[in-house]
Amino acid sequence: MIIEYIRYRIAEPDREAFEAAYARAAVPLAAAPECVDFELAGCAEDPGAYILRITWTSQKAHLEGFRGGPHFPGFLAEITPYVNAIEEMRHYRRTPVVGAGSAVPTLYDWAGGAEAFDRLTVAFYAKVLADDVVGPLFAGMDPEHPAHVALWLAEVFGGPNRYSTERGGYHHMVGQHVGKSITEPQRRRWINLLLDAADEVELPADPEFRAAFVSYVEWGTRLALANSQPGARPPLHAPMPHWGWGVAPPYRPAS
Ligand code: HEM
Repeated sequence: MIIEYIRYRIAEPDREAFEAAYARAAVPLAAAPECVDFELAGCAEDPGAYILRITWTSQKAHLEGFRGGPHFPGFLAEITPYVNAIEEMRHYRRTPVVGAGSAVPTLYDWAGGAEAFDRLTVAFYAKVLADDVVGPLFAGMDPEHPAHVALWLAEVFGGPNRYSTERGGYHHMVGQHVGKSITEPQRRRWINLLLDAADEVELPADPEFRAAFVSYVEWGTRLALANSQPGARPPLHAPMPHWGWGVAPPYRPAS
């Protein structure tokens, strides 16, 4: 991927029309398969300064694919009046320095931290052990199992990396499912019991949290089932999954 920055200087009377032109140009830009994402920002301290950032799949994809493709004419038609206002138009390579801030809480924090995941797994495995469909799979369960799975879930949802440092991480977890021959009814029951436990211990019930939570559980249980089948050879070394809010970050009414 490559990032193109285009800096503009727009005189005061033209700014409204400039932003409106880019709102229209955004339509063909968004339709271009060479474009990953884009953002036009106006300078708060210097209102005439604008920066357009476009992430392209590659420099070649931009210069040859997009410029030679069907979406370019419509894009160009909107922005042509502002070409003379360009102060810089260059491609920048990415560096490893990238990250997200903490303005949005992790699912771990939103759930209530380590104590919430402990409460959840204690309630959950009590139900599991008493259940006729999944119970037999856990007949020889280590009494520390709920605490271990709590560490796993906490780490996946953005908490401390204790499962990785204290329990062997992904490698250990995946080995626990190998050969278990989990069936689809057992997978579905596992989910149902976990969601019952989430209600029982009063994990946050807001739609955004529960949607993200269920999304992980749906993903993870499908992998667990596949990895547990006879002859399955899951990768034994893979990165720890990290789950976030997805497309629906937490709803926080404006104060
Ligand atoms: C999101 C889905 C799942 C996650 C995150 C998960 C997590 C884990 C973890 C972390 C362990 C190892 C715990 C340790 O370090 O001691 C484990 C073990 C195990 N899991 Fe899962 N699991 C999932 C789905 C399932 C499903 C669907 C089943 C069966 C219906 C299942 C059955 C088992 C069993 C039987 C063990 C071994 C328990 C023991 O004997 O101590 N898991 N799981």
